[in-house]
Amino acid sequence: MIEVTCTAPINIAVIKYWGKRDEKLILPINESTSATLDQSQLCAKTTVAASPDFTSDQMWLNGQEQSMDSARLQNVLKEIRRRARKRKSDGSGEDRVNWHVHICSENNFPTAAGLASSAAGLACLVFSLSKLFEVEGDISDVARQGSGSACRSIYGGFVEWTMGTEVDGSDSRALQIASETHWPQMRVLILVVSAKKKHVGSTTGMQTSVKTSQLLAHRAEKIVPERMVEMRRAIKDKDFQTFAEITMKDSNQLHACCLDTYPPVTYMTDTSRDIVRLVHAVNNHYGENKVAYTFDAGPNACLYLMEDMVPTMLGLVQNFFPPEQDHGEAFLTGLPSKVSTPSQELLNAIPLEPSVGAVQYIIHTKVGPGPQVLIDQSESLLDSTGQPKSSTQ
Ligand SMILES: Nc1ncnc2c1ncn2[C@@H]1O[C@H](COP(=O)(O)OP(=O)(O)OP(=O)(O)O)[C@@H](O)[C@H]1O
Ligand SMILES: C[C@@](O)(CCOP(=O)(O)OP(=O)(O)O)CC(=O)O
Repeated sequence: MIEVTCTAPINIAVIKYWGKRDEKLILPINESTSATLDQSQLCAKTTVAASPDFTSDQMWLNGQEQSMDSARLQNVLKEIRRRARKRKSDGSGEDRVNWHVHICSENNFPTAAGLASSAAGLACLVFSLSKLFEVEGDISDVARQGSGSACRSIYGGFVEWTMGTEVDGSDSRALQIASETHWPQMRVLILVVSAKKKHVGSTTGMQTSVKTSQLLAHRAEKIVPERMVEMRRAIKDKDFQTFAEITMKDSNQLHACCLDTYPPVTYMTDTSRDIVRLVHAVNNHYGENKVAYTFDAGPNACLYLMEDMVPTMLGLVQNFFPPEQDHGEAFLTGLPSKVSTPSQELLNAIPLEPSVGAVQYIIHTKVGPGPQVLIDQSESLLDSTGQPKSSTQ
């Protein structure tokens, strides 16, 4: 049996991907930009093994066996095996490529809750398979075929997903525009409003949007191309004013397109909208952008801000969205930070009433590197026979 264990990060887009021009190859209607987040707080971990003794391909996610029937999974496996065979055209180790695989994965955060688990999960799977079968070169186009946003999780730091023009999708890839060390003051607060599975998944939501929203067509054609250029410059120059403005406007536009979808798709809740008001009131109070919000296909807020603003924002979140009295788990997780008590002047500037329990918990994290191989054999999720070490089935 050969095996490898890897971890991969989530990424949160600041210019959003919403809509495909090719459903099978997962080719987007517009380019997008994201930051990859540190794996100490949020990551997928996957062990892949291959053996001549395995009788079928099998997969376990968070301890439960999953069907391997998904077309996306099959496409990813097929493409990695094709590349491995091509590389081993001298015949060395070619038989291994034909062995069945066992895949075991777990996320250290809620799956399918709008926290980009599919991005981390599929990036981790493709990265692990590429290591197992010694596939070299860029694999972001393979990850893209697992889940669009997964292609951006193949790289650390700030990443763009290029649309490409080829019909086979070969030039629709992710590309790092700045490494994780480029903007060291950048911090991220994820305000978990709900960790429940969402009603309409991204895949279905964006399909309906492409079919029905004229606003989305206009966004893809006219607005995103300009924003991509501006955003690239803002990141390179560490210009937080522009970075924050584009991030917030782009999130708002994604959700406007969702509302323009027929029938409409809504992901943001009253709490999400209260967070938007809080952020604008803070920025207004300081007379400049101190913090930026962005929302994916769910109610959870992701806030980008500089390190020196973290204690203030944590204090404000605790003030306006305090945890329930009997809140068992830690309200603040991830990187440690001071929490400042907001001044009365700042509190007076915010037009909100406290809403107990509206935010379940906060994850404090930062921009981080791409997928990693774990050398320590004890990290493996599979036992020596290729079965999950812990499983509920
Ligand atoms: N570690 C993993 N390994 C393999 N597949 C995974 C993993 N984690 C999640 N997935 C796949 O992704 C699916 C969840 O994707 P979904 O898009 O519904 O949620 P999400 O990624 O949390 O949200 P969003 O993409 O909108 O931010 C799971 O049902 C599973 O198929
Ligand atoms: C709102 C988003 O998070 C949408 C993510 O969509 P997915 O990558 O989950 O969709 P599929 O390609 O169908 O798997 C925006 C983004 O991450 O850019």
